[in-house]
Amino acid sequence: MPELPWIFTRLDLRALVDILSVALIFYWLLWVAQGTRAAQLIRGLVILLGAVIGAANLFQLVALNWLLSVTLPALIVAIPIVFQPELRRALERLGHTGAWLRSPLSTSNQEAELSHAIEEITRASAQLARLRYGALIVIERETGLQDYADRGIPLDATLTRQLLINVFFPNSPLHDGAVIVRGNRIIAAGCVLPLSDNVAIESQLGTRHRAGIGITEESDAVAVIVSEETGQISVAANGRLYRNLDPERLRRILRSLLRLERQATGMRLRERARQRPRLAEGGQGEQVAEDSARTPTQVG
Ligand SMILES: Nc1ncnc2c1ncn2[C@@H]1O[C@H](COP(=O)(O)OP(=O)(O)OP(=O)(O)O)[C@@H](O)[C@H]1O
Repeated sequence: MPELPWIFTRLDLRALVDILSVALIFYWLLWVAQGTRAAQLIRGLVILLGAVIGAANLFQLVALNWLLSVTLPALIVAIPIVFQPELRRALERLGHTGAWLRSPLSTSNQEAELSHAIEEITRASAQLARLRYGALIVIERETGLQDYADRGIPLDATLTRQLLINVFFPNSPLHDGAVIVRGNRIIAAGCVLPLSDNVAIESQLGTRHRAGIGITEESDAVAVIVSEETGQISVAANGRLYRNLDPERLRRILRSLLRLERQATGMRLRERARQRPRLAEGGQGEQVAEDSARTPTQVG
């Protein structure tokens, strides 16, 4: 029998767990970075380092090797600074234990509120798009957006589509800036958001879209953007833009991004399981419609 390469002779369970952990960390980091500014930076960094390290070793370039040995430690310090928003988002996602700790009652209340908010935002966006009123609606999730709300005009009003349309009515005192939604309430309007400096964003997209993407780079919020110029509806989440949505797709994307689709499907399945014995007794079968929890496709 041929002898195994030496590396396999040292492979035990502990080494496998070790390799798997490192692979999972890299997979998670790349997943978080995917489609964001960080992905381009990582690609650029890998190409640059690959070329420089390759050239230095291949041609035994002493000065380049010295430069590498001096700059690499500095690069390790620089990485958390350069990737600060992505790392913060990744750690925040990791720390979102709130959903597991909430009581079922408060969860179902929040779900009802969120469902109502999605419906109102969808209908308002459709109408705003028809009227060609520009709009920027930010839905707060786990990351608090109070800082941004404090810099806007406080409202604390029940979220209704009529109010949203009123806010974004051209030349109204509140139409400039973003509306921030928490649960089923509009907490503030006229909020100034951070602009994304992602170079991959199409140049014809202006500051409204950049602000919508920017806030989702800084937090786990979801932003709905209605273009004044084209009447197109877009959604930004995790630094990505999903463009040219019709109301039905907007509703689905929001439900999917805000995790309602999966919860709703889960609730329907649980309900179905509870009903099954009764249905079997009656000899009647009932089909429970299940929406597919499609992940939105990235367009921008
Ligand atoms: N930092 C910001 N935070 C919140 N809203 C902003 C910010 N910057 C700009 N806006 C909003 O965007 C509007 C300007 O939009 P602009 O035309 O530059 O962007 P756009 O992405 O091309 O949108 P549209 O397609 O609607 O024209 C401003 O009037 C303001 O309401």
